[in-house]
Amino acid sequence: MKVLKFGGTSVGTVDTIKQVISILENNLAQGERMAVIFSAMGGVTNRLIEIGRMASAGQAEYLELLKAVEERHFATIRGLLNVKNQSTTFAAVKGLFNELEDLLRGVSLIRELTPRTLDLIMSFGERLSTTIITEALKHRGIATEYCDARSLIRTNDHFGLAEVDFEITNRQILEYFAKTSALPCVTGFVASTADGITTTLGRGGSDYTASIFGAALDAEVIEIWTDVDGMMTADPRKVPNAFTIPSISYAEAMELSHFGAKVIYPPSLQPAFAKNILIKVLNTFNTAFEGTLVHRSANGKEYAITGISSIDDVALVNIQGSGMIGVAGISARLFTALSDHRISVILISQASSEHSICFTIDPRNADRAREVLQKAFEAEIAVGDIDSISIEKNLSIIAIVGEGMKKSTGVSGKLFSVLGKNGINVIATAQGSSELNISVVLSKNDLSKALNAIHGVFFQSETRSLNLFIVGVGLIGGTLLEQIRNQTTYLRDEKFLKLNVAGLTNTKKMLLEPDGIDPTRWRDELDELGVKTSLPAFVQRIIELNLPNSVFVDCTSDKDIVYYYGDLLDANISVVTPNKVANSGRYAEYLQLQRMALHRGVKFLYETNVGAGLPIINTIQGLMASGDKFLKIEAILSGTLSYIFNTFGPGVRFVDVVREAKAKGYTEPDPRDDLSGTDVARKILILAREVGVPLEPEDIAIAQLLPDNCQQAPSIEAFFAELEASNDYFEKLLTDAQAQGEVLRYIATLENDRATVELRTVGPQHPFYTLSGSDNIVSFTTERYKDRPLVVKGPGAGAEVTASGVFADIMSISSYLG
Ligand SMILES: NC(=O)C1=CN([C@@H]2O[C@H](COP(=O)(O)OP(=O)(O)OC[C@H]3O[C@@H](n4cnc5c(N)ncnc54)[C@H](O)[C@@H]3O)[C@@H](O)[C@H]2O)C=CC1
Ligand SMILES: N[C@@H](CC=O)C(=O)O
Ligand code: NA
Repeated sequence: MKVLKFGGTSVGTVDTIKQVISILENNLAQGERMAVIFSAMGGVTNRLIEIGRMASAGQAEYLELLKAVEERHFATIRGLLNVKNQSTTFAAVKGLFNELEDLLRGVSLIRELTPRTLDLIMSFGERLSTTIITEALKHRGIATEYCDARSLIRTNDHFGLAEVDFEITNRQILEYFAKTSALPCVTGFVASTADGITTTLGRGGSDYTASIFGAALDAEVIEIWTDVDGMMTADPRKVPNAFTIPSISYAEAMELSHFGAKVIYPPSLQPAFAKNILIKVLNTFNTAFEGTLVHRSANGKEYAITGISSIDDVALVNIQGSGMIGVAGISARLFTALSDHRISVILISQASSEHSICFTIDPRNADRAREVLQKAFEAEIAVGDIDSISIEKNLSIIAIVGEGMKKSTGVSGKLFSVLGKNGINVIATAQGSSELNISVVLSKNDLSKALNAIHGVFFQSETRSLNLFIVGVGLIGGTLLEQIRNQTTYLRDEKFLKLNVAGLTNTKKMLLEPDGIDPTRWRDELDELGVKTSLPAFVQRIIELNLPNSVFVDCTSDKDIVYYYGDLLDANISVVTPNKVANSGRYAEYLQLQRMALHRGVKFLYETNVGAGLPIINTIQGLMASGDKFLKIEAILSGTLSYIFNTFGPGVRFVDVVREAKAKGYTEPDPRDDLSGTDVARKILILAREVGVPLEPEDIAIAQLLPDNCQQAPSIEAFFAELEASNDYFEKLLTDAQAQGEVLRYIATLENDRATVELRTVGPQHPFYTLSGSDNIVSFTTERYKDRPLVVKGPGAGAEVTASGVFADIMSISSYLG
């Protein structure tokens, strides 16, 4: 025996009913003995309530609404049955509507809608839908029988939420089934008293009917057919990565539904659970879906938690005072007062200091709760034992639920850590000793971000997203986007990671797209959908969007953009950048950014500030963290100058080599920054700061490399013209060096807290003699690397190596966020 229940959307239209019929036919073909429970057509119950209220208020327009409901049912008959088969069904349905119209006329005359009458009005919804479907099944040759549950389910007269008399009900159901061999089509939701007065079963009504029938008949399974793929790990409208839970325990389903998951209403399934009957939640519109199994107890689980649920809108009441400490009975009085006024409490938390108790309620009850409590504790407030009753609104609750967290460690650690890393403030928290649920209260503004971030860490094998906001899509930014595009599949399949480009801007246009900009079409999308760039607006929007796992990637050389870093870090958004401006300004600013990132628990990463993708900053930070002391740094830190001195030779013009370096993407956007020594000075300044020497920009002694005419060129083109005019100067530098068997090297040194940058010549013995291409080389002499320095060497400029260094920083944030 199997009991099936089809909800309002499943019987909502002609097409969906046809789908229901085909599901039933498949089952019948397998010889299953069944009972089928139907809800009213989707939306009809609410409409009937509205019509009843209008009638009782004397609003004659209720008749028009009633006509529309009637027409919807007539149209359903026309859509389901051949013309020649329609008349009996029309007659039956018309009969029901006549009855309903008489009833409503009575209501409108006496201007009163009692709960008893409302139950009768509502019962028409199920009676109508079930009548039509029964007829449609009959005309398909299926032996079926309309079964009005009012004749089988016996209740008391608590109208609207009647209580079932199981003894009589079970007996009546068994007697009925003993007599019939046809397929019973049962009206959900409705029942009746001993006097035959119609009642309804309250919230989750038709599920309850299915459960009552299933339990009475000892069914092997109860199938709840709905319009979604079973119960999901989170609300898919809020968490796009949510997926179906294959199996859940009854207790877990209870917890999730308490916190808003509305697929089933577990209390209504209690009779079936008491008899250990399996429940399957299935999708009428996706019959291939295998369903969520709801068991009495949890089976082996893949994940530490089963699902995440939330209540969007709650108010937090906090009552505190020194007079509460050690006084018995305060909480009893508190909750009695609330219950006397029918104010339901959702979550309670009290710290062991007993200095305060806080709890959450529906915000619509907030003002009433304050009045009630002020009255209940009038005496304590008057003498100052209770000093305040505060109410905070615009809050939400998130609950993680799962039997898997019982007696297992690390679940709450993971929850609070992901919230912390995303800068989400937890206002209150509660965990029941059943260890089935941990709830946190947080700002409503953080709800979506928190849900997605929590989902990401607990359901690891699903794809997590890192939201990137990229400013500047020139050489490095553009190459980064290309690398992201090329790695999409690898990251998805191997790392379960999506790098979601949620924002992009160049100097002309900006585009914010939380669902992601296609990295294969970003140029077109930015061009077509972008709006005029405004960096303040862009940053402001990023902060407002409040997406989880957000990373701001600055790929410009903009001098002012650094002012936004502070705001971004302060809003818990990590910053990754190859732009050296922030770290090479005033020391106080550098320090402030470092501190801000640390304080906020987010990352500020800039490995590519020095030596592009070469691991230079990370190496220093590792040595510093482990307590090494830096004695000396000697380095070639300019890819451009390295390339120039590795390429410039007899028969080659200096200016052409500089142009080549620019074309190869080694130079700064303004190559004067490279040749003036500024770029190298900024880099050694950054390294000095990283090793704990708090230098300012003016502390770096730069020995000028260029003749004055080049150094002072007012524009990039003028600069190239001056370089061309000064070829003899550069040739002489070269030939002088060669005459001594040496090569030209632009070397930065940090020693005894002093930093210098100068052009030197070095001979074959010097470790910097053999370099090629755009190589950088950094030699660290430390207490641990004293006799032989630690050397990092390799290409230190260029689009690919720089973008991949930025990429690596982004990946390290992804690992940090977990
Ligand atoms: N090229 C290289 O090998 C390396 C470069 N870097 C750094 O990478 C950064 C980018 O360099 P490239 O890509 O080579 O320069 P680029 O000039 O090709 O790209 C920078 C882009 O940023 C845009 N931009 C500037 N200010 C902007 C603003 N306020 N809003 C929006 N867009 C803006 C520019 O229009 C340009 O398209 C620079 O800070 C550079 O120092 C760091 C290491 C190596
Ligand atoms: N222009 C720079 C690029 C890296 O920072 C260089 O030439 O090294
Ligand atoms: Na680097």
